[in-house]
Amino acid sequence: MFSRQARVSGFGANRKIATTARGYDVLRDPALNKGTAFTQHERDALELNGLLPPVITTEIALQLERAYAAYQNAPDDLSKHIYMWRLHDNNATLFYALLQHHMLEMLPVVYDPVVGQAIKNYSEVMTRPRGVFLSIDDPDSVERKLAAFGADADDIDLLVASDAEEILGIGDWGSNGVDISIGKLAVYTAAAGVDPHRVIPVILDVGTDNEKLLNDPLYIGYKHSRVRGKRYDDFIDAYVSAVKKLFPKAMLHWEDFGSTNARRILDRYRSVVPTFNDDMQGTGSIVLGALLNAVARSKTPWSEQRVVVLGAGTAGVGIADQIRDQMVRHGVSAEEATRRIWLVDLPGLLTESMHDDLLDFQRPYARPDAEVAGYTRTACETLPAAESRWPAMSALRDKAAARDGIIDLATVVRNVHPTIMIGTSTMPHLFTEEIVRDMAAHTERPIIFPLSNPTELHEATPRQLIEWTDGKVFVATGAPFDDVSYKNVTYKIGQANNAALYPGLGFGAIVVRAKAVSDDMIFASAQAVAGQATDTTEGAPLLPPNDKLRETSAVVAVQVARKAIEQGLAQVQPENVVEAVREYAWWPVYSPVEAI
Ligand SMILES: NC(=O)C1=CN([C@@H]2O[C@H](COP(=O)(O)OP(=O)(O)OC[C@H]3O[C@@H](n4cnc5c(N)ncnc54)[C@H](O)[C@@H]3O)[C@@H](O)[C@H]2O)C=CC1
Ligand SMILES: CC(=O)C(=O)O
Ligand SMILES: [Mg+2]
Repeated sequence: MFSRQARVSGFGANRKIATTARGYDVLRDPALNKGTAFTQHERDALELNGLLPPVITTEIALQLERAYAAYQNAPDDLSKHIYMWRLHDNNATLFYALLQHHMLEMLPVVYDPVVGQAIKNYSEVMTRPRGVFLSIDDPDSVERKLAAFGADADDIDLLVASDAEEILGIGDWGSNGVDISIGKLAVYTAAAGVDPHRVIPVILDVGTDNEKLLNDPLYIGYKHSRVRGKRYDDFIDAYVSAVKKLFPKAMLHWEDFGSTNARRILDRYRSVVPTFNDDMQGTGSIVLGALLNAVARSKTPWSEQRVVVLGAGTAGVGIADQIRDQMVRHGVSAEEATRRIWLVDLPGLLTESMHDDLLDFQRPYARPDAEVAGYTRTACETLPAAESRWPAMSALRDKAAARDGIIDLATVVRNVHPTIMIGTSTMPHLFTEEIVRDMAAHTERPIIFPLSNPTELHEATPRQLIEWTDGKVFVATGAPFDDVSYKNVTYKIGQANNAALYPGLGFGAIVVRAKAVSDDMIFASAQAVAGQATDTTEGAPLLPPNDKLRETSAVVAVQVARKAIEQGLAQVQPENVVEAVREYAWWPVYSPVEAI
């Protein structure tokens, strides 16, 4: 976002900035600053002579070299993350140019998994506030605070908001979670070309149940437990209403909400504003994209797939829903498709006897009790109530523990013989050697996706899965992993992280000003991403590599925009969609700055 002293006109090569700022006010605005790249004409007009070294570096390549050397000097990943955001606060164009030049290396540092470390340490690493902090303690101020961002109605394309109840798989991080909104937006720009000056990161501070933060004098958020119920709903309503009023063209992206709120919020607003939930729909779609390729290569048709999902929260059930819909597209009835999916959570396999205590979106998948009557039950410990992040699932587990135990993952795999196994449990190592070998014994090409972020929470590593299945597995992961060499084959690991999909999905919707983000637009995004990983040789990845994110996202955006037009959801209908996507995309190149 530019300071109020600047105005931008035109797009792409025709983009120009006019500003009333002079001297240090220009250099201190990261959206205006070009450092040594200001031309002599600009230096004269903007009164910069003497404030910059005399050498003029019109080639950004030299600045990139300097910045990359400094990046490499940072001693560890968190320091590199901090370096990058300091660079951003100094010169946003250079930040994005550097990120784009070193996408494979830097994406994990700016975003997942290192953003998780930054969030845990936010109170110490915070440098300069970026984004809007809204508080449930002051709901009447929501509109005023969003307006303080200083943007006009037409200036904003996109807002990413989080209440930070379930950041990645690391739980409740209160207002520290602002960094996930910021990180997700950086990926929108680097991966798809969303203009970084037309977006707002938002943290919705509704309190935190994280004891560490509540007892930390340096914590930057409100120190009370999470507010729930009507006050929470009214606060979300105030946020959506204020955005609709202030930025009527903007799309709303929801990130890392707890499972009890994520789907409710989406259901409530998806017909009211253009919006989507990334953890549910973005994840469901990137996983479906990887599955489209894995299932085709496995030669087992969709109608015969049996799917076990471990971790039946926002992401897990979002994925299950996409798989169910895909089976329906292949001629399976909705009822039968649902029966081909088994959800396993803290209380073990979810069954109908748990019905009243399940979350409403889990219920359709609960197994009939008669079907599992003969399954072995495993004794389990009750969970310490105060520590639980998942009260409904913990209560069910405690009930089972007090009775005859749970039907655990190993038992489900032994009885069901799944062909696909997905991990969204936030708990590492749960795909054990025994479970994976058992699965591989009953299916020719097992498909196993451990997806829990950050890296250390993955249910298994790709190397383990490849070794335990003797190279038969099709694997995709949530975080980036190195290639695995096994028996003369190099396995490249596709990253099924929603970052490979949501930027294109969102950008496509923005370009045509879609009134809504429909299920068909989301399916179009899955197909578009899958269509870009066509290599079927052994070891080839199921998804396109992240160093091609910009190209991948452009294709996704085009397909999404076309689907929106076809469905009558587009408020702007360009004749040439490819051209429209290309023209609206922002690139990290310096625009001329005029003094006014
Ligand atoms: N690869 C990707 O693009 C994405 C990955 N994820 C990852 O998936 C994980 C889950 O995220 P959300 O669904 O948003 O969280 P969530 O809190 O909605 O769901 C987590 C679920 O796992 C269950 N669970 C916890 N411990 C378990 C255990 N020992 N066994 C079985 N189930 C257990 C919880 O009860 C809960 O239902 C996180 O690690 C997150 O980083 C989430 C979104 C996108
Ligand atoms: C990638 C992502 O959105 C998550 O792990 O929550
Ligand atoms: Mg997320």
